[in-house]
Amino acid sequence: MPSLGRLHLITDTRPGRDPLAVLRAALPVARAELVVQVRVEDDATDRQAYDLARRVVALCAPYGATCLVNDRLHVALAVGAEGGHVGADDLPVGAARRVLGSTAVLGATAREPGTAAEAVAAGASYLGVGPCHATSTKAGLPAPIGPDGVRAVAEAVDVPVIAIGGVTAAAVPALRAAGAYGVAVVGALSGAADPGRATAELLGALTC
Ligand SMILES: Cc1ncc(COP(=O)(O)OP(=O)(O)O)c(N)n1
Ligand SMILES: Cc1ncsc1CCOP(=O)(O)O
Ligand SMILES: [Mg+2]
Repeated sequence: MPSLGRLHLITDTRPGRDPLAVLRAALPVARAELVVQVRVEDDATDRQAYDLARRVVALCAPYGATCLVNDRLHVALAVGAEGGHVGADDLPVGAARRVLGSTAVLGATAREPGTAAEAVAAGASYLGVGPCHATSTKAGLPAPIGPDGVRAVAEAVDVPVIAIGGVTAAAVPALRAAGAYGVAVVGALSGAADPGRATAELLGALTC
């Protein structure tokens, strides 16, 4: 399995956002360090998810970037994505692994060491850990765990930890020092005036 990219761009499909424009700006900067997670709103149809994921796979390929699909693993399989990401409301990790197969990239959400270790034992190849900081992108989340919460999980597992939730370039050094391998962002790229430049800033913080 190729090594996982450190910068995870999660598509922002809220009204008024243009996830493919953000992706086109990020790809030439981050290239194979970019993992694009296709995440659509809960009320989006499978067809909408499929159409977006198909386009993301095609855009990623020339750059060696990785495409994952959030929640909807049948869409991941249908478009030939490298894998998917599941959380507490999705298929259990073991079931997701059976759906995707042994070589796929499979991310699982975890907030604390016990569930993190269980997810890895069940077949997760990386963990999305957070929310690290306050975010306005997703409602109903528990309190942020901060770098200390990331550290607790990172010390308990031997797979890459991807910190998520309110992540900015300025937040990256503390998350890396806590053991995060990479970060996943929505707003830091989708809301940036210059997403290419914001990608370079995030990447610089991740790889220095
Ligand atoms: C990298 C990463 N980490 C965590 C999540 C959250 O997944 P989940 O808890 O299933 O919530 P939804 O994103 O499905 O609303 C993620 N998507 N990516
Ligand atoms: C999907 C998800 N899960 C935990 S935080 C989050 C959203 C992260 O978005 P942002 O990078 O804008 O805080
Ligand atoms: Mg989910």
